[in-house]
Amino acid sequence: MSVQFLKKGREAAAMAEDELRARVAAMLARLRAGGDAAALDYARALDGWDGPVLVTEEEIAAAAKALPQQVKDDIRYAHDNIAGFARAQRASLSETEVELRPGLRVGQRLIPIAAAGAYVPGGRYSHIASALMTVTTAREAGVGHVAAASPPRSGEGIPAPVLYALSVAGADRILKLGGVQAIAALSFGLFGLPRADILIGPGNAYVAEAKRQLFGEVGIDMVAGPTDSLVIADRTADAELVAWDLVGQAEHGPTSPVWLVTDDADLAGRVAARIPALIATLPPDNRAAAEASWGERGEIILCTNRERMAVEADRIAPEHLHVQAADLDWWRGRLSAYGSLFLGAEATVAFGDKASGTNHVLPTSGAARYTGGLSVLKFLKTVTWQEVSPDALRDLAAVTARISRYEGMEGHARSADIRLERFFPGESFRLR
Ligand SMILES: NC(=O)c1ccc[n+]([C@@H]2O[C@H](COP(=O)([O-])OP(=O)(O)OC[C@H]3O[C@@H](n4cnc5c(N)ncnc54)[C@H](O)[C@@H]3O)[C@@H](O)[C@H]2O)c1
Ligand SMILES: [Zn+2]
Repeated sequence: MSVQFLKKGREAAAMAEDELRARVAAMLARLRAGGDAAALDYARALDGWDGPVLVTEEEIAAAAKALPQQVKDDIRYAHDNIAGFARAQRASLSETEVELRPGLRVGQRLIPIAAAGAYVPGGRYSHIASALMTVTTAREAGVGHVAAASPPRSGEGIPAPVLYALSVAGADRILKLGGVQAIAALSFGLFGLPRADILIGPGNAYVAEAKRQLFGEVGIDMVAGPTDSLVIADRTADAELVAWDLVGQAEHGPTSPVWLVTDDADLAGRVAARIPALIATLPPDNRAAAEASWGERGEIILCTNRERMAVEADRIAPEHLHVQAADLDWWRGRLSAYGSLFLGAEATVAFGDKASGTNHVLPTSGAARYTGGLSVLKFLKTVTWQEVSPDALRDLAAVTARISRYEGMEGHARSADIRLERFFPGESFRLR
């Protein structure tokens, strides 16, 4: 019976996936053909938004005026940390050049992408942090034009804290648009925007699918799945802190896994016993999300020693990894698959989510096996160049001509031959 049920569940999921793909493809086609007018139609139909789409200077000023000073100071604090870290990352990267052989110089340049489009999700929460993480990082990388889009709330527009965060981060243009129409506006260059060369930022299934379908035509940061978190704790850990850290990240919802990896059965028992009581103290919606996450995706993994714990963590490759154990230096050196690492009982994943400066756009669903998260690197093209002086030409052209002929590529060989004729007239070379 359970197998039957599972199979039905999978079929339903596959059907929903097909429907989502088809719906987003149809919307993108209509938006590509219909431009601004089609985007306005979708804004009206899906978000009940009938007003202008481009945010004005006056609206930004009004948002700043309406917000309490504490809110603005807090947004500044988070922004300055994110900008400070991104700037240090940028400074750690350098261009390079090397003379591989006399007269053969090759190099690498770091060129910022010309235009980026950041999506800031709407919905139940006001995603201040997402606004900062995407736009600030693009700015610090040196991206020429940074546009942002976020869904308008009916009758209100973009929430004031999000608007303020986008302006502090330095967005050049802000669109009151959500979902597929926002992604289309950014990548097709609707409403007078330059076409984005890269799309960044989280969003719901429609947003993620639109980015996925446009990938190739435009760059994207990543295909993000539900957020996930893993806590490593040994007998030195504080069960109450560990329990809150698991509950806090379970709040993301029923599809978000949380794991506790420990070598202390007693600690595992105390954490497991404490979690339901903590969840019960949350507001109703958050409680429902955390209950579903912990109930369906919560896992405690008991290991025999710290090396086994590290192996488990590397196997899972979580988005967020928090170590509450002795000898933090050992852990930092040993762990190798995670999006962002939080070391010690004083740290917590929420710090990185909101304000400590590292990026919160991170690899999910095990993608930390092969990539890190959003950083200035995503906005920098590592491009190469070369210059060849006559000293290098004799060997380089002859080798190139011969390799081209081994491969059967006569045209390539001739473009090398002609250089030897031009720059060394009258000399003979072995070219095949
Ligand atoms: N991973 C992260 O870092 C992170 C951070 C914050 C938020 N998120 C994600 O952002 C998402 C927020 O979701 P949301 O939906 O509240 O906001 P959203 O901004 O992602 O999507 C809202 C838009 O969806 C579109 N939409 C809604 N129903 C539609 C339909 N039937 N057909 C076509 N388009 C439709 C509308 O245009 C609307 O503007 C969540 O999935 C959350 O997990 C992720
Ligand atoms: Zn979180």
